[in-house]
Amino acid sequence: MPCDSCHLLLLRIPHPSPNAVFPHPSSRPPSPSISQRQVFSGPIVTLKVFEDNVLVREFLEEKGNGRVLVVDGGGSMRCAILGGNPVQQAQNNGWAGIIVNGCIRDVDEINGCDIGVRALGSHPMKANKKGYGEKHVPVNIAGTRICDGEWLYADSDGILISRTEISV
Ligand SMILES: O=C([O-])CC(=O)C(=O)O
Ligand SMILES: [Mg+2]
Repeated sequence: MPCDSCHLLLLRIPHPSPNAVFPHPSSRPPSPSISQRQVFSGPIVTLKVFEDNVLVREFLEEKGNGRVLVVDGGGSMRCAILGGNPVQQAQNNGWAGIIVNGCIRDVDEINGCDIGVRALGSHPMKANKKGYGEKHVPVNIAGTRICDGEWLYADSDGILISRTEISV
């Protein structure tokens, strides 16, 4: 993982067991790896939602072109804003990865997908379907501001955000 760029913001990643549900997520970045792909990177698309996954699904129905969807779900641990169906679709549509500041479900299905997925934990309940949320807005996850169009690099050590593309 690169670490010498002056444009680098660092998300520090603790080492929880996979799929662990943390006591309180607000100060933690999404960290357990919940898919077989550990290493992924790409230009970022941001999305801010709260306990609603309509916009998440809408994005992942688009062609991914190697992008990474960063979903700030407000750290909610009360339902899952990403499930197996959209992850499968994202994989087929060429998304490189999905970061969720919140919970996912269908962990076994997601584990079978070849796309990077990180989340705070898992939850069995599905999210609301009202379609509320904001696309392409700056988000703040675990103290790191992340903007649409920045670049994300994830590997087993953690997640880096860069304002520009960096060579890896
Ligand atoms: O239905 C949902 O909202 C979540 C889900 O399980 C899926 O998309 O696979
Ligand atoms: Mg499902």
